[in-house]
This record gives sequence, C-alpha cells and structure tokens, in this order.
Amino acid sequence: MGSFNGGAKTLPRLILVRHGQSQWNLENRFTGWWDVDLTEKGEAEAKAAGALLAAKGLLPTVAFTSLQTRAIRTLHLALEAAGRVWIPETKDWHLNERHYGGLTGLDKAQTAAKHGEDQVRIWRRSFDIPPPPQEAGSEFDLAADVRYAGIAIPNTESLKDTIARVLPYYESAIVPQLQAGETVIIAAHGNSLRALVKHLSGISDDEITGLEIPTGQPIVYELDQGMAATDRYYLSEC
Ligand SMILES: O=C(O)[C@@H](CO)OP(=O)(O)O
Repeated sequence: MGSFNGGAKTLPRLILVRHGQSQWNLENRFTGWWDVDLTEKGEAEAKAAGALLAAKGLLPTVAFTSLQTRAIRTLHLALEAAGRVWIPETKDWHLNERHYGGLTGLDKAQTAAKHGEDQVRIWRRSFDIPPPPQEAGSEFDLAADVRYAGIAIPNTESLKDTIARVLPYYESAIVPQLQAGETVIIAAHGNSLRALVKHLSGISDDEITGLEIPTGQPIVYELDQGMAATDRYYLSEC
C-alpha cells in the first residue's frame, strides 16, 4: 500500500496503539489501573509507532487516551514523532486498563506459583471471571487519587466488565468523530483495546481470550459510514 491522504476527510480510519513497555510489564507485575510509567524501551516503541504513522502518511486528526501515564505518554511521543502534537486530544478513564483488583502489584510468576497456572490464566484471560476484589485502603487503592474524583472506581474487572464501560464510551465519544471523517488514534491498554477489537472485528467471547495486542504496534481499522470494519491490519505490515 502507498501513502494515505495526510488527513483530508475521507472514509473514517481508526488507529489503535497499545502503550509501549511499562515498568511493570518489564517487572512482570499485574498493573491494571496502577499508574506506572514507560521504560526506555516503551518510549522507543512509542516514538517508532509515530514515525511509522508519518512514514505511511497515516496522520491522525483527533486523539483519545486513558487517564494513565503510560498511555498518555505513548500518545504524546507518537504524535511528536508524527508531527501531530497539535491535534485535539481527550483523556478519559473509560479507556483505562482493566482493573486488576486484589492482584494489582503482585508478581505474575509468583502468583502462578502460589495459585497455579490455570487459576492465573482464568484471572488474566477468562471473559467474565474477575480477579479477587481489591480491599479498600490497600496499598494500591486509588480512592485518594484526585484524577478519579467523582468516579466510582471499580475494585476489580473482568474483560466483560471492561467492555461494558469501553464500548458505550466508544459509541458516544469516538464514533461521532469517525462519522465526521476524522482519522482517530486511540492510545490505550491491552484489555481496553481488546474490548474494541472484539467489537469491531466481531470476535466471540471464547476467541477474544486468545487475542494478544502487542505494545507500540499501530492497528488500523478502515470503516464504512455505518462504522462497520471493512479492513484491519498492522500498519507495519501494509
Ligand atoms: O497487568 C496488566 O494490567 C495487563 C497488561 O499488561 O496484563 P495482562 O496481560 O495480564 O492482561
């Protein structure tokens, strides 16, 4: 494929980017809503994602991200590399990572050694079984975090729960931008993006559990006017 049209209004395109490697991705810890930053590798992944957008001429005109530093910084580093720091952007908690409940902060390998690989697989990848809830006042409780003032912070979430807050937000805030012909970029998280891919690609509850979203790799959806996906591909492969 050659280059895109540099942002003129045509059929809508949606670019999904999972944040680059985070400190707790590196340390293999359950992260969820806990606000960890990117590693140097994660920063490089974000810049490379933006350079790829520029090289392919797929230039976003509107941006959305979560309230979490790793996704926000991925967006900013990518937009800087693409020469698009000036586009409008919206940060919203609905795009946050799935809340990991009482597992937040724990080492994934140690948790598997303690509870068994099968149990940890269920907590990580089952569709509708949430991890054990986080106790109020525990080390990783975000109740006092001002960015979530007025928001009913969940104490755990399954993928199903995550979909239940991501999709209405997508429909109400993001779809209108796509319908207006904008090229939208969403910088978010493994599970909030899994929610969108499940919806857009019509993936079943069983099959979505096997879908892994790589860090820093722009996924492009081409959509028709009815917002149905006509194509999905990794930008690095087109
Ligand atoms: O820890 C997390 O929040 C997520 C994403 O890194 O992990 P998982 O792969 O288990 O969904």
